[in-house]
Amino acid sequence: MAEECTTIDPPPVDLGNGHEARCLRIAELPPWDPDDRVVADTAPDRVREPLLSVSDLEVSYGRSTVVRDVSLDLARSEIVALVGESGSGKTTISRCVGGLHGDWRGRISLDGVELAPTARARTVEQRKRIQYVFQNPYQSLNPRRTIEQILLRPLALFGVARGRQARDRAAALLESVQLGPGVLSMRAGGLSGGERQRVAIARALAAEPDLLVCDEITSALDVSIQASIIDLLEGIKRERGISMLFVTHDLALARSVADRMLVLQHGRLVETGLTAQILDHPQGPYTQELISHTPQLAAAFSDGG
Ligand SMILES: Nc1ncnc2c1ncn2[C@@H]1O[C@H](COP(=O)(O)OP(=O)(O)OP(=O)(O)O)[C@@H](O)[C@H]1O
Repeated sequence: MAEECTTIDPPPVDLGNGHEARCLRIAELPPWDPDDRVVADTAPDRVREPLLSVSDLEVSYGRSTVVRDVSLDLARSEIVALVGESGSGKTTISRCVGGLHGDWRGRISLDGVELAPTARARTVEQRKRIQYVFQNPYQSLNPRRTIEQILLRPLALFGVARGRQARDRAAALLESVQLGPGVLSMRAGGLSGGERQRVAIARALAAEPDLLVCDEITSALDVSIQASIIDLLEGIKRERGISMLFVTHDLALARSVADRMLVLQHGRLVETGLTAQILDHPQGPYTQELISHTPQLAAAFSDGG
């Protein structure tokens, strides 16, 4: 579960690694009404022959239902941002797609083939095709393992390469995330946050996936590092044609990476469409409220943008 915020404009959360995460929780809005849902006609919700298709997803923790009625498609080579305030259900949806949370109802399919709820119950090929990059690289990488060990594991597990070939492949993966071969022998614990997140991305790419699920992958990093990670993702999409489900509460970030955007409020999709269309012409009050909390976007919007 991501850091929880319970107040309006909450203080930053200490991630315990010298960095802080900021969450956004906006003021109370009226209850969701299905008629309020806005689908921009510039981009249909459902695409023909989607890579990933989620239908009628519903997730509860105990008696509390936190995701309802969520349906979405993701095309090949498409980056779709899932945005919404803290607690709106972004991480929960992404964990269901990644098979990290198995207690859900609905249907998730990859290339039309229905997936089992948990990664463990999915085939190796299905696991290989969906890779997850976590928010906090200080937690997602074992600090005692060398980077070579970290990268060789998925290469072997998913049958991508072995032996000498695998070591060459590990060096090439590091190069693709702009880290030199000298990093291979270092332990994850000796790397900076930005370097660790590059290694985490390289580990995900080692599986040669079709879909990367990126859960707030820059929010534990310094602002100066965030831009370089985003450049990296754009390069990956361009060169490898990998699709991404990009979870973020940062609309400015969504604008710079995503083709399409899905806006989540209290576990329901309330506005969907092309990113630029939504950010320049938000229709729903919730999206307008979210934008007004993003200074880089709010100025353009209030100017009539
Ligand atoms: N393991 C859990 N047990 C109980 N409740 C949970 C659990 N994980 C998430 N929740 C609750 O589900 C709701 C959605 O949480 P989720 O982390 O998916 O939201 P989010 O939009 O990703 O938030 P954030 O931006 O803070 O990461 C929240 O109310 C959260 O408190």
